[in-house]
Amino acid sequence: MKILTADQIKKCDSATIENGISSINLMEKAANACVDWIQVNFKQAKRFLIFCGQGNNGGDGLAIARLLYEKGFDVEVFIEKNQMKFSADAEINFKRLKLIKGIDINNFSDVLIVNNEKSVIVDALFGYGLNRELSNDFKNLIEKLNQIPVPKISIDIPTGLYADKINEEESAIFKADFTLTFQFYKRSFLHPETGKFCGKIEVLDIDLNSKFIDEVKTDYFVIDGSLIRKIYKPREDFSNKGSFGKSILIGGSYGKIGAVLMSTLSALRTGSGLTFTMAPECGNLILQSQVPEAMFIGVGEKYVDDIEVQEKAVYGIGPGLGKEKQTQKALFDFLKSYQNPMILDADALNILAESQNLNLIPKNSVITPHPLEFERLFGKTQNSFDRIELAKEKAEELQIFIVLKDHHTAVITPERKVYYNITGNSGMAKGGSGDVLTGILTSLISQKYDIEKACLFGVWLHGKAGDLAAAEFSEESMLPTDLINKIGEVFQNLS
Ligand SMILES: NC(=O)C1=CN([C@@H]2O[C@H](COP(=O)(O)OP(=O)(O)OC[C@H]3O[C@@H](n4cnc5c(N)ncnc54)[C@H](O)[C@@H]3O)[C@@H](O)[C@H]2O)[C@@H](O)CC1
Ligand SMILES: Nc1ncnc2c1ncn2[C@@H]1O[C@H](COP(=O)(O)OP(=O)(O)O)[C@@H](O)[C@H]1O
Ligand SMILES: [K+]
Repeated sequence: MKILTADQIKKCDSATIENGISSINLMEKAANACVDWIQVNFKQAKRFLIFCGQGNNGGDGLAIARLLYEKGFDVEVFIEKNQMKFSADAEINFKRLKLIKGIDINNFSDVLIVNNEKSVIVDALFGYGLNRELSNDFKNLIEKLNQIPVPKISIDIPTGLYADKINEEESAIFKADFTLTFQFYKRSFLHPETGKFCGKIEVLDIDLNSKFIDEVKTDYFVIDGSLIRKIYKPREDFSNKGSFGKSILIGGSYGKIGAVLMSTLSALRTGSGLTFTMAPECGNLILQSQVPEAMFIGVGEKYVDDIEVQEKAVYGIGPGLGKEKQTQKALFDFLKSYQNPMILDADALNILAESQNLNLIPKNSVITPHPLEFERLFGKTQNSFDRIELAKEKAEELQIFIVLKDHHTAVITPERKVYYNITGNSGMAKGGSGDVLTGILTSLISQKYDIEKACLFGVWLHGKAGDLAAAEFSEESMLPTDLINKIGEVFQNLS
């Protein structure tokens, strides 16, 4: 799914209106989509307190108020009565609303004397039209609303957030439990500093102009199920183990054998035909007994001191590797003699960061840093939006894929495209989850998935398996090894 800027969404709305539907009917459609969702998800609610601005986001709120009232809910509307300069469509909806006797229209300042029991607050103050920080009056209102302990729904965007950039300050942003957004994810939903205000996101389809959406140029995308279904390649019947590639996982050191073990197991569970673990001898017994399907290649006693070059293999290097001098030398010697794309993670990245010898990374390789590893490699940035911009520069300069791990992991391609992943959960915030991803990516690339597609499929699959593990064991209790055991279920659901 494409992600558009506020400007592009406005153009998309206009293209939709030019091609048939009137703007007031489009607003009605948007409002109906919200009300349909609210009816299903807030059956028990008694009363909706709907806060409406003066632009089209407010217009949505006024229409939602009328439609909810018609469905039998109690509704109270809050507006700025002293300064009514509605947009054309909001004005029409305000007039329609005034004809209904049962809806109280209050001033923003009346909010404290409202009976809030069994109420739901709906925020339709500002949407993607926000183009400057809020005035103090709005800041005060939002701070007040944020304190009221009732469920909160934002229409299109939590008020105070921009669609596509970071705020100067976080103090005055509506804190939603649910955001009902139209047609597209907005970039701000996907970054930690801003996304935490959105709650659960529901993307409602309001049939915006598909030709415009197909043709509009953007660098930003969300990885969704339909994209994955196009990428996924079912296994051929007429095949053998040689058909599904050779994955070599390199890592482990005394006390950190589990990391490379989990990568190995993940590579197998993702379908690798032949799987090897290159690790120090101290891991031999553990690996052979825990993962008998994998072959062990001993390289060193307590840490990796050599890396063997093998033909026609895909290497995933780093989990549990450590940074011993000999290990560093082994990595550099290997990178100097081997030029095929590989996956570099964890300590392999930390070693490279310390040497700043990033040009040794073969073209089209995949690196999988978490934000701190990214900073070690490429330097500090002010915020996560700037981090993505720096990642775009570096992916292009080094001609590599950067899988920037986070709550919404981003895959950044050498062509500067950015794909955000929306599967996964905080149960994955445990040591070991990253090692699993390295195994998955190594396995997909060894099975000859195109590298960009492998990255998109890999991060999605990793998160999806994490979601299944959380559903069974809870986010608190699920382990990275539970996630590995759910990879199969994700494939079953795909085929
Ligand atoms: N026909 C359409 O264009 C549709 C628009 N929709 C709704 O319309 C919204 C966008 O509407 P608008 O473009 O009217 O914008 P908003 O309703 O988000 O904002 C209203 C206006 O407020 C002004 N403003 C911006 N920042 C401000 C600030 N800090 N303090 C005071 N005023 C400020 C701007 O001039 C802006 O246009 C979407 O988020 C969505 O909810 C939906 O109804 C779907 C169809
Ligand atoms: N809160 C979260 N929501 C979704 N995914 C998460 C969350 N926390 C961690 N993850 C995922 O778990 C993995 C953690 O990787 P990393 O930090 O390298 O851990 P490790 O120490 O196991 O290598 C990443 O793929 C990341 O996207
Ligand atoms: K809003």
